[in-house]
Amino acid sequence: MDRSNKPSAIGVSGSLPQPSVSVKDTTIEASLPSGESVTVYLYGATVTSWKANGQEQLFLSEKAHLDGSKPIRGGIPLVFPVFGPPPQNHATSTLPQHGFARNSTWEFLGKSSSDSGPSDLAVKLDFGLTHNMLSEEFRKAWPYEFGLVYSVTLSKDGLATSLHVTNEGKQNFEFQVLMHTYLKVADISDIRVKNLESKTYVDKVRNATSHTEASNALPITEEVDRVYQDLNPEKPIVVSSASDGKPLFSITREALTDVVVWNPWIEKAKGMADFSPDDAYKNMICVEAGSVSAWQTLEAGDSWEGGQSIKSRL
Ligand SMILES: O=P(O)(O)OC[C@H]1O[C@@H](O)[C@H](O)[C@@H](O)[C@@H]1O
Repeated sequence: MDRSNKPSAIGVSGSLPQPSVSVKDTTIEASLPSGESVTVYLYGATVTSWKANGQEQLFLSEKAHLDGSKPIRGGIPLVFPVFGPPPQNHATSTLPQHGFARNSTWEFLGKSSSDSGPSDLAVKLDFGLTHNMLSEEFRKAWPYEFGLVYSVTLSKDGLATSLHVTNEGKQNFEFQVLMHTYLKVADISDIRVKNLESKTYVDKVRNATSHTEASNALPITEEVDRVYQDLNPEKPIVVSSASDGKPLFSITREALTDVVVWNPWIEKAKGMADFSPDDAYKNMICVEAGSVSAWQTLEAGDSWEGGQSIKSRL
């Protein structure tokens, strides 16, 4: 029977263009119809490229190892369950620097997209890592039953990364976490890092001594390796241009109250075999959102979630 008020079929031309996701052997790439894109290696679930406003936003060393033989130098390596060299007499003591997440192969769990309108079209890629996916060496070094789900969300607005940690075992465990983001900049001498003023930081270049940040617009003029603590995650860390005062990046966080600011400068850059070219320290600044100045304790069955959201060239 014909309905007099039958709705007309929605033509193909009326549907919104959708994000595209391509799953390859070692990488997942996603892009939005508006041109933004992201590439994630299964090795480390490392984001190696984020393009927005027609430009690459992340620094990736020309000599970064992309074959799973070494953590990737650039992009966003994920640090878990320990930041830096592990302390002695701790459950993480025999793990490598920055833990095992960045040097383990993750599983792609799938994509989801929200399409409530062309302006807030977003695509989310989920990656998983569990105890039984680790190498034997890492399983022995950190014998806890855990589940990690790392989500990378690309929108027109920016890039968000978040980590969900679950304790699937019977024992409590402690962890630290950090999103080691290498931001690409045209000229480090033009960069200022804002919203760190009056915050306490541990200066790893000065024997891990504690200081209070005096600058409201921190220039980078030498090796910098600082752990800023107790920040309000909602207050963005802004990387701006000194010449015109314009913000280049703005980073807000959830449940991540520490921020590491790192630039290896001349000698350290030369000393890293996978850092290239030697003077590329001029084209990067790491602003790393994390929870690293203390340990998060996760009781059996519990879970924790934290993340960052980066906007570029606001
Ligand atoms: O060379 P890696 O292990 O990738 O670490 C790079 C840097 O990572 C930073 O997060 C640390 O604060 C630095 O001390 C460290 O040098």
